Amino acid sequence: MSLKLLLNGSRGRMGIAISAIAEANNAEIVSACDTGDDPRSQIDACEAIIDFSFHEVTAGIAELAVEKNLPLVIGTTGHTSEEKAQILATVEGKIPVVWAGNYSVGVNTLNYLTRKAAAILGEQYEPEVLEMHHHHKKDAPSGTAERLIEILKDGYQIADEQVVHGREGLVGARPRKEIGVHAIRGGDIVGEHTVYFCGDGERIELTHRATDRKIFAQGAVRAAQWAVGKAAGVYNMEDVLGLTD
Ligand SMILES: NC(=O)C1=CN([C@@H]2O[C@H](COP(=O)(O)OP(=O)(O)OC[C@H]3O[C@@H](n4cnc5c(N)ncnc54)[C@H](OP(=O)(O)O)[C@@H]3O)[C@@H](O)[C@H]2O)C=CC1
Ligand SMILES: O=C(O)C1=N[C@H](C(=O)O)C[C@H](O)C1
Repeated sequence: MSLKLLLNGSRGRMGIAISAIAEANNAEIVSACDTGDDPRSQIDACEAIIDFSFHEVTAGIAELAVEKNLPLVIGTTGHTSEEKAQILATVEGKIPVVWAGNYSVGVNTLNYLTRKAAAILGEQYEPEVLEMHHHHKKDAPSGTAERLIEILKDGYQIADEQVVHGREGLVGARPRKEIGVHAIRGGDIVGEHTVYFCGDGERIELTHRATDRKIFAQGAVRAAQWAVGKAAGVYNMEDVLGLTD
């Protein structure tokens, strides 16, 4: 049976990618919404909501999902901490939500490998994160990089103020407890992420390169199908893929 979806952000790069793969992935876009559209107009015919739009928009979509008791997949990135808190307060304990900065199987495997590598390598190997995206991208660091930073902070017991975004000027020697984060923007790069573990005499680099947005689209539809019938809660794509150990 095909899953009936409300797709918010349907004319954007991700919306178009989701529409292209929907039918082959047992999903149907019943309601396609963009700026100015009323997401309520066909909501009663939908079984789940997928949001790939803009950070300011997600909180309202989350309210609608709760009101209609529908599972929600959040793909949008770039939320402020206030927006994140507002979305969480709206959905927690009410509906199943999958919320991930990256829905590809590859990046979620990178997340898993990063957690394992940090545990094996320990503090002798200094972590840095590099992300590269197309020139249209509005937020930095990427949602994917934010998740990688979370995993590294957890693994290395690093605090928020020890995460350094870019370096410039006389910054001094690198403290052992630090995560450097770097964002490149240009051209049509779909999305690339590298986690570096820099040691003394060797360096490990874990890289994911996206070459087609269908990987995010397929993952988001898979997440929506997974969320149907799940208990209320906020899940990520690692939960969907069973990569949580
Ligand atoms: N989690 C993941 O795996 C991935 C996440 N992303 C994230 O998804 C988001 C969208 O990316 P992308 O498709 O490239 O961006 P685009 O700019 O191409 O598309 C954004 C879409 O959102 C719509 N939109 C903007 N404001 C509203 C609004 N108020 N109500 C309804 N729709 C609105 C736009 O409509 P209009 O043009 O009419 O304004 C447009 O269709 C970004 O945050 C990006 O970082 C991207 C790829 C993968
Ligand atoms: O905006 C994009 O394009 C992408 N955004 C996501 C992110 O912020 O990590 C995922 C992917 O890298 C593409």
